[in-house]
Formats: sequence, C-alpha cells, structure tokens
Amino acid sequence: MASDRTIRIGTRGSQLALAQASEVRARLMAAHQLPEEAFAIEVISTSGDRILDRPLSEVGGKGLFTKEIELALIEDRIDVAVHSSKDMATALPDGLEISAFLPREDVRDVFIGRAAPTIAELPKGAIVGTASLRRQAIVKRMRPDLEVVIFRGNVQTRLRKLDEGQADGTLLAMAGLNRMEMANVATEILAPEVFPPAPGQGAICIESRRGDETTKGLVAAIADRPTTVALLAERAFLAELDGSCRTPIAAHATVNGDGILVLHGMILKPDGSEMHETRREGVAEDAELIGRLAGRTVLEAAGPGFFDGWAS
Ligand SMILES: NCc1[nH]cc(CCC(=O)O)c1CC(=O)O
Repeated sequence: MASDRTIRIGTRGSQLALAQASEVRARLMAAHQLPEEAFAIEVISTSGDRILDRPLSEVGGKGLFTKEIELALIEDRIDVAVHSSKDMATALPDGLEISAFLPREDVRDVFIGRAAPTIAELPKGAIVGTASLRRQAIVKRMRPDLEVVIFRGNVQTRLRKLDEGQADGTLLAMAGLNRMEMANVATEILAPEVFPPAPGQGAICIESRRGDETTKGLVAAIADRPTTVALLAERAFLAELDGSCRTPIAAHATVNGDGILVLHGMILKPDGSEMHETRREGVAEDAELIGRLAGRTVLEAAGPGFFDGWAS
C-alpha cells in the first residue's frame, strides 16, 4: 500500500498532542504491519500554542489549534493531521475531510483541587482556573460563589499555575491525563450527567486531503464505529448551535449494545445563571439528525435573546 513512502503525521508539539500522534502511529503500525520508520511526526506550532494571555473565546475560538496544521495538509507538507476532536470547528477547510475518529478515551472532566479535593468542598469564594467557557459556566452553576480566572496553556502550564497558587483548583479532561499517564493528579472525577464534556472530548480525530485515497485507505483501518457515530451526533448538535468557543456548549453521546444512540446536550450562560439541556435517542443511522434536533430543542427552550449580550 503506502509502505513505499513515508507517512507524514502533523501534530502540535504539546506533550498531549505528541502522545496522541504516537498513538495514531502505533495503531497504523499494528494495523498494517509497518515499521516505525515508515512514519515521520512533524511538529507544527499553532496560534493556540502562541497566544496564551487571552481566553480562547476572544482569540477566535475553535480552529485556533488546527489552522496551521490544516494549512500544512493542504500544502502537502503532511499526509495526516492529528487533532483533539474537541478543538475542531464543525466546518472544515475546502479540500480536507475527517478520515477517522479513534476509539474514545475517558470522556469525563476532572477537578484538580488544592484548597479542597472536590468542587463541593471548596471554601466560599475560592478561585477556579480555566479557559473553557463550558467549564466556567457549569462550575458557576454548581457554585455561584466561586470565582473563575483564565488558565490558558497546555496541561503542564496549567498545573504549574495551580502549583504557583494562581487558583485553588482547575478542571481538565481525564482523557488527556490518561494519555500522559498523569491520571493521579485528579482529585475528583466528574460524572458526565452533571458535568457533561465538550462535544468530541476524548476522541482523537484524523484529517486528510480529499482525493488522497491511499491515505484514506490506510487510516480507515483504525477508525472506530461507535466513536464515529457519537461524534456525528455531538458535532451536529454543535453545528446546529453554530457553536464557537464563545458559547458554553456540552454534548455527550453514547451508543449502547443494541446500537441505540443516546445524546445529552446542554447550553448555558457563561455565568451559569441559565441552563437548558435535552436528552434524545434513536438508531445510530440517525446520529446527525438526532444531534440537529437536540440542538433545535435547546435553542427553542433558551429563546431568541439567549445568545445576546455576552456573546461578543
Ligand atoms: N483544550 C485543550 C484540550 N484539547 C483536548 C484536551 C483533552 C484531550 C481530549 O479531550 O481528547 C485538552 C486539554 C483539556 O481539556 O484538559
């Protein structure tokens, strides 16, 4: 197949991104009996890695961690781009397509507390560091007395800020901690029913060039069907809400043993003062429709003024 050429894998340079790129390489090696030498991991710096002093919602939101990698793909400097699905916008650049979602890691968020091990036990007025509007909104809904400060940067940077005392706790994805073998830093694992994850959380996404059938064939062997179905629903929910990083949106879909997809979707105001959620299920073939209808349900419940005022 493609064993006569080097397969160039494009990734960000953070420890988590490199772990994800290695996982993609290992899965491709196993699926096609290829040696490690058949691959080259190309590290690409993104605007999201460079702009660290502003919340994601202010610097352009989703796409910030993918743009430069997608450009490398378009310009044929890499063959596959590896992303965290939750960092991806719903619309892809012309000429690119998603060629696989890998089996999903743990979807849950975790709390890493210094002043207390759980959110409930934090002292009144304690400070939580996060750059995610979704995490901010849900944590404020649970504990309106808490203060939220911006925590940008990769996982290591955020943990360092916590150690420096810039906050009493922070929130991270279990998936990232697992991939870096750092799960032990979590002090509370948050149930997805009450603290639903970002759409796509925990799933690695592989993007390739439209028309590059060789790469697509190679990557198809490591795609995971239940993850793909869940992500179709979650991303359709996000698309219906026209979701950018400016809106706190959570979505979690699972496929049960009978092939039934269950989607839990939620939108909130950034201060947590208002929340609308819905649950919808159906056959896996209708994943996209289920996501769209769930999106419409929460939009209607929220009413026309919901996104006004704070969304700029
Ligand atoms: N926003 C950065 C980001 N993108 C994906 C993950 C975690 C890994 C994943 O969801 O697959 C993280 C770090 C975090 O939220 O803790």
